[in-house]
Amino acid sequence: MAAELSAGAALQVEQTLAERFRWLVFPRELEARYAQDTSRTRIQQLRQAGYAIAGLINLFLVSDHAMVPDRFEDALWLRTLGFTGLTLLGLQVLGHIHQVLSRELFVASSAVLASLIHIYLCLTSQSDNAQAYMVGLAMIIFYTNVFSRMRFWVVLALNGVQMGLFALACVQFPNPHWQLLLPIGLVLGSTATFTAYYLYSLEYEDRHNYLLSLRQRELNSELTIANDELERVSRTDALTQVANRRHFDEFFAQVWSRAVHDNERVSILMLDVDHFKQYNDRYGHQAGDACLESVAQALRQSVRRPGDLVARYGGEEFIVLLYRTPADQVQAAAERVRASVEALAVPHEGSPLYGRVTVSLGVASVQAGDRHASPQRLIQQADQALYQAKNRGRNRVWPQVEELVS
Ligand SMILES: Nc1nc2c(ncn2[C@@H]2O[C@H](COP(=O)(O)OP(=O)(O)OP(=O)(O)O)[C@@H](O)[C@H]2O)c(=O)[nH]1
Repeated sequence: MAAELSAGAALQVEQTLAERFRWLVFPRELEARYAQDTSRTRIQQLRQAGYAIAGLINLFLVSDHAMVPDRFEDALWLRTLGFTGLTLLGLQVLGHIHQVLSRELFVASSAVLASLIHIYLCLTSQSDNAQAYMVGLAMIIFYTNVFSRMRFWVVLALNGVQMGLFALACVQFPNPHWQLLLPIGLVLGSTATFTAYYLYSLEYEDRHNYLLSLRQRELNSELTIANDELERVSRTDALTQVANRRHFDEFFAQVWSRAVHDNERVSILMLDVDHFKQYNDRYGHQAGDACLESVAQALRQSVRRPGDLVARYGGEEFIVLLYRTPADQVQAAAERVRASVEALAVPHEGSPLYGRVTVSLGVASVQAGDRHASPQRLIQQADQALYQAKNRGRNRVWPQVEELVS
């Protein structure tokens, strides 16, 4: 199937379904898409029909022998070598004709050829049955209409040509037997009408199903987008747009099992805004929210390596997971985060420290393969380290690098 529908095309599908398409034509863009999407199946159908018709036309040889025995030798050449040979050859070319109309005209012309051969045999035969044998055209019309599944309008035109050839042939007989030829004409006409009606219904249904499948595809893709968005929202903290606690827990569990398997280093930065209560008290809760957003943004910009994760751990507390990062670089990342928040220079007059918003960070790091290591222990260590950072004056990272590496 082709690419996704544009909004305009989706609307067109709905309109076409609502308005019906009694003339079996879609608006241009949709028609082109229909032709493209059904092209492979159509070629297959035409091929199968081609083989079937080529075989069936040879069955005429039996009736040729009975009805126009004087032309049997010609019939043999024309039907086998002529028609069958050309049809089989044409079927090889069919797959290379990309335009639907050209492809169907190609098939229609082979039906005209079959009709011409039949008419030729009747016209040139001296047999008494020659005129009656014109009824054979009904079979040709029937075969091509039913098997080839060409589009309705092409078939209608083809049948028109075949009826015209019949009429022309009738007047070519030296002594036309109208009591016979007229009913034969009626048989041909009704065969064409009924089979064309059948084709109309088939094509209508086919087009209708196609539109429904497009609509279904559109609904599915909208559903996928909505699900993706839902999934993203369920993983994201609404205020700060970093990962939420739930996503952090899931992600941490996955990273941990991978890290244990590969004995990789996993590190945690636990981070808390200093004197945030005073900030809220002084500037109000909304300003507090805006402050948390700025801190989260600074965090996102400082920790960007793929595989790392920044999350809001709760309240004014954030957590950063660093995977496969050497201990000294963990320390550097923590320091970078601290400095980036300080550099925001968000005024915090209530803070007894620096007059601006700052953060304290507790760092913990471990080789996951270590016998004593566990994810809970790592978080606990980071939490304790944060407590130390607060106790030792805030706006700092704890522990310092030497202790972290040891
Ligand atoms: N505006 C805002 N405030 C929050 C949010 N979540 C938690 N807080 C506030 O953050 C403050 C945290 O205060 P404390 O835990 O006492 O800590 P602190 O004032 O930051 O002091 P230290 O951590 O010791 O530096 C509380 O006043 C909470 O109401 C939030 O989503 N928005």
